[in-house]
Amino acid sequence: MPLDHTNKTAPFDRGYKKQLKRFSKCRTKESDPRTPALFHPLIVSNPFPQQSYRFFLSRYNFPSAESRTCSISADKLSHQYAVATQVLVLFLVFLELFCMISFYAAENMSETVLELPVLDMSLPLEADQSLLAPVADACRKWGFFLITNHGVSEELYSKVKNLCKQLFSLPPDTKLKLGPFSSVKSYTPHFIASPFFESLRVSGPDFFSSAQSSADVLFDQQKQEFCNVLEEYGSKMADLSKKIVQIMLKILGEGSENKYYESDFKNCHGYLRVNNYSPPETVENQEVEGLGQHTDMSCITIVYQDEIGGLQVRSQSGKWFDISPREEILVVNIGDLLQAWSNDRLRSSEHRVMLKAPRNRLSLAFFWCFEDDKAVTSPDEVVGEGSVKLYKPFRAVDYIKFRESSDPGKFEKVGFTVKGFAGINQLDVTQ
Ligand SMILES: O=C(O)CCC(=O)C(=O)O
Ligand SMILES: [Fe+2]
Repeated sequence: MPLDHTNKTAPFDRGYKKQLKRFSKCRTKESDPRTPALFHPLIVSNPFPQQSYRFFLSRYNFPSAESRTCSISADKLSHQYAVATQVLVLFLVFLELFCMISFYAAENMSETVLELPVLDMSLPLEADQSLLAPVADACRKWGFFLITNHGVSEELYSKVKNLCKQLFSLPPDTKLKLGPFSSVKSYTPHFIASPFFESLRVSGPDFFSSAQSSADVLFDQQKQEFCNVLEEYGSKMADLSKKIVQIMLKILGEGSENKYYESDFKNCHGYLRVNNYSPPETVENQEVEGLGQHTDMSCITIVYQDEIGGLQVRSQSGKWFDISPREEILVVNIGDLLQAWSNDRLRSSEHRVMLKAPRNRLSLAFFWCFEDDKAVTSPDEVVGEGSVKLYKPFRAVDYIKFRESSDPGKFEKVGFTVKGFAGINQLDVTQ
């Protein structure tokens, strides 16, 4: 139906032409208060009814054809605007679709790699607290962050890696002399944690003698070098761990490092696990799990992964993200004991290792733990006013036993977490 207020016989007027020009210029920006007509639900949901043009015209101060005499046909005019609006609406719909598709594609491609903050370990502990803000966020959200300037030289890494390569290339029978049925028990063979995973444990505080008890069984030569190198690496990791724990305490509250380090963390001890992953050839067609989903039982863990990569962390919503290897950078993650001690203010998140290439992968995981007898309980001040304690007090060693009592190596067993062990069921408390 044509607009009902036009005078089709009136002569064309110059002022009117100007108004038209103004009208056509003023429809570009969303911020322009006049523009929303294009986005107006009335037009978008019902784009072409005549009433909309009336609204459209009045909104742009288009003089009413009743009050102006003009020769232009309002019918024609409304038809032109109908077509223009139709084209614009279609264009906007396509633009939106295009944006949605590219956003979705970009999200799915980039979402698998996680960018974590990097903490410079050469900074003094007293450094500005604001420098810790990104690390604090990452500890709450991911339970993972990265460190640089950690004081371990490339030279030491290349020595450790060479010795470990030699160790894992020994015949299975030799390595099994240190296996679960031996007296030393430092070697975990294939098919315990996964068919593609084996590891050797070297425990502190005397890393030299722990390395020696394995080296005596494994090597004829190089015993001394093996013990020296692993002792050096173990002590460097222990020093780093002490500093990282102090930083974690600082994150929980300025001054907490002075308040709680001596009382709760000074007897912590560490052990190193050298992990070797040997993927099957079929890995080229389909990636395989090198180490299943698990949380660490430690307070903190420091991980070196070689250039192959494959370490992944699980988000709170259950999505897996890659933590890519970077030169001279180590990965730090919060373990279950610190999660419980901090009353969940620091997160111990599930992680795993996925093998994607047919190449051996080597990693060094250093676990820093409470002493066995430590009663793990979160101080009131750390829990914070207005929050409730989420864990019953427990002995560190009892949690370790609880985890080890699961089928050997079943890291992924659901429910075998510190929450399952000592978590207070808040429903029970409130009932
Ligand atoms: O191999 C890695 O990168 C991580 C190993 C790990 O998570 C562990 O040993 O607990
Ligand atoms: Fe782990």
